[in-house]
Amino acid sequence: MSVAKKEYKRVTVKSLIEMKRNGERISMLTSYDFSMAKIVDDANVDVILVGDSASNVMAGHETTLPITLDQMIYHASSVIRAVKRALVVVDIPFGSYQSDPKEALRSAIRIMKESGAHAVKVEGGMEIKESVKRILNAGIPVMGHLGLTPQSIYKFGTYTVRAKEEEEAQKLLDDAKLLEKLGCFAIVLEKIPAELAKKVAESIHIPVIGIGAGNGVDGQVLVVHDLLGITQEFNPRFLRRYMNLYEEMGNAISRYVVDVKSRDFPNEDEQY
Ligand SMILES: Nc1nc(=O)c2c([nH]1)NC[C@@H]1CN(c3ccc(C(=O)N[C@@H](CCC(=O)O)C(=O)O)cc3)CN21
Ligand SMILES: CC(C)C(=O)C(=O)O
Ligand SMILES: [Mg+2]
Repeated sequence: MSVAKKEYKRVTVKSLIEMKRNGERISMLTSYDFSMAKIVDDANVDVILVGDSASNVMAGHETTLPITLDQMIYHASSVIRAVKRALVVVDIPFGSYQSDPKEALRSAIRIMKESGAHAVKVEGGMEIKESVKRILNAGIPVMGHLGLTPQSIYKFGTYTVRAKEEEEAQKLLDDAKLLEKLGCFAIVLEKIPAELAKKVAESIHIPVIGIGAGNGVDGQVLVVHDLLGITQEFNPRFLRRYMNLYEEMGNAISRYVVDVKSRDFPNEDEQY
């Protein structure tokens, strides 16, 4: 008996640029492990980000700064084993690319070689120009990330909206154009005014993926645990919650506890 096999056409950096040209919006979500990545990929999400937000969501740290390159590679290789269709992008963690371009390239190569990921993401513009160049020269696709860049949280002290002033807005636009010129295949814009994000998206030919950047960009990204309502304390205005999984999972687990205590579980069919 033959089982109908689902046909997958893999998402590539080229197909994302084509999607922008055709006006088709790009969907992107995070994943940090095999089981979640399988669900996300099977639901036809175009891009899966192995975000350094794993530092918060998986490890319980307050910021993204503590997560290590080895830990990112562990998450990324778990995700890669589940994915058949999506493009998998991995955040290079804090401290693994800022020192110098050679360190940046070494880190990017380790991610590609040891996890099997398809691309890397780095935070910043002008400041990391030489590192981005190096990584691109090795044939590794790079996604940029501007606006609210969580790896530099201590420079700002808060997670407030970025680039509200004209000077900052101009620098962000210049950085976006620079990243495009260097050869990045896409850029994430985080928590900036919608009007500015739209202007950036219209000024460059590579896709702009927003998080808290309004509806005038080429795609959207969220942390999957936020949209499923697994995280509870994270409540920025840009988040749309589709479920309250924290509550639903809690209810299921409570029922299990009750069944064990009452000796209802396991029953005669659930034993050997
Ligand atoms: N669960 C989770 N989701 C994320 O989107 C995420 C992480 N973790 N960790 C890494 C970064 C940090 N990001 C953040 C963090 C805070 C806000 C934010 O808007 N925080 C406050 C407002 C703070 C302020 O205005 O001073 C909020 O409204 O919740 C946005 C993005 C996005 N990333
Ligand atoms: C929020 C997205 C863009 C990110 O960088 C992450 O999840 O680490
Ligand atoms: Mg990140």
